[in-house]
Parts: sequence; C-alpha cells; structure tokens
Amino acid sequence: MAARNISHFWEWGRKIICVGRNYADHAKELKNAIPTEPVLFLKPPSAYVREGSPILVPLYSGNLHHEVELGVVIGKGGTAIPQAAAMEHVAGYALCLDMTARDVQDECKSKGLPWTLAKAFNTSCPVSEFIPKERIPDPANVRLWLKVNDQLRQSGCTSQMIFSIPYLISYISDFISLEEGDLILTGTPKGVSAVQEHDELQAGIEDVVTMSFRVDRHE
Ligand SMILES: O=C(O)/C=C/C(=O)CC(=O)C(=O)O
Ligand SMILES: [Mg+2]
Repeated sequence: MAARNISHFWEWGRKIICVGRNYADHAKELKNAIPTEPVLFLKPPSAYVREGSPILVPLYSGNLHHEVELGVVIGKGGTAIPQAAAMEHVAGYALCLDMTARDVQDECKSKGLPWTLAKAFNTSCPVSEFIPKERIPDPANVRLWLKVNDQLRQSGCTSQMIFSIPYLISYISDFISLEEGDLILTGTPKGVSAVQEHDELQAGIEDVVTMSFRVDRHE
C-alpha cells in the first residue's frame, strides 16, 4: 500500500479538535467571559471542504458565521505531551474556517445542549493546502485575515491567543490522545459575521497562503 501523505491530511478521516474563545476580543464581542481553561469541541472529518467546492448553509440555520483560524496539523501522535515537547508533534499548519450556525449555537447554549449541529455539519471546516512547519517559523506571531465580497471582516494576530499552541497540544493530549493527521483549530479573532448564499469568502495567512470559497444553499 502506498504511504499516506500528510499534505492530504483531510483525507485521512482523523479528528478535528476545536478551541473556542481563545482570543479575548472575540470572547468579548459574543459577550462571553474570558476562559481560564481552553474550551474544546469537535468536528468530524466529514466537515472538511476544499477550494472549488462550496460552503453549504445548513437548511436549519438563518445565521451562518465565518471564523478564520490557524489550524495545527499533528505529525506525531501522543498522550499527555509535555508543553516543552509539543512542537515536535506538529507537522505543519493550515488556514481553516470554523463555520458556525450562530443561531443554532445560541439556542443550544440557552438550553445547555451541545453545539454539534452548530459547528459540525458538512462543509463546516473549509481548509487550505497543507503548510509545512518550516513555512511558519513563528506560529505565535502570524496575521490571519478574512474578507467577504472583498470587504475585510477579520484581521487578527496569533500573538493575541490566550492559550499558546504548545499549551493547547499539551492540554488536549491529557484528555484526548492526538494522532498523526489530527487537526487543531486554535480559535478565532474578533470580526465574525453572517454570510449569505452567493457570498465570496477570501482568507489568508500573511504572505503564506490564501484561499477562496463560495457560499451556497442546499438544493
Ligand atoms: O460561546 C460562544 O458564544 C461562541 C463560541 C465560539 O463559537 C467559539 C469559537 O469557535 C472560537 O472562539 O473560535
Ligand atoms: Mg472557532
């Protein structure tokens, strides 16, 4: 059997672990308290969508939001990984969107229910090409941006993260063993907003990568 290539990690069926409220400015814009521990949730691998295919608005949502995020691709699995060794487990990065049905999330929050249908639906994780680790030598200081129909909506720097990438890898792996090909979404900066059918989304990491997606409705 041919060896699998990490640069197609989204085809491996691995888990997507998402960190929420990891930027104080975003926590504030949604009127959430600043967390003292990482807030975690999951997306299934069926959430991935690649450039050329549309982001689909779930039929049950009238308020789909974009969240631009730095994704960390795990290259070496582990459990209870010490912070000091965490970066040895990173193969690279990806630019990701954590598409969120905000109306559904608000309803789930008000009822104390899990966010699954708000966060884990098909096409809820648009993802860029794989970015080898060497191309982002300082992941704690890169600028992420997102435009909707050419209008800038999000611009933030990973230096604003409350919990660093090594801390997140160590924290997550205490509870959920990490495997090669897993992806960690590290949270979004402020500026999240609603998108509509036919909108064009463009996002980027500084001079490293850009990606574009169209928003569509289910037929
Ligand atoms: O608590 C909320 O109202 C919303 C939280 C999120 O959607 C968290 C994220 O996914 C994030 O901060 O990136
Ligand atoms: Mg998010």
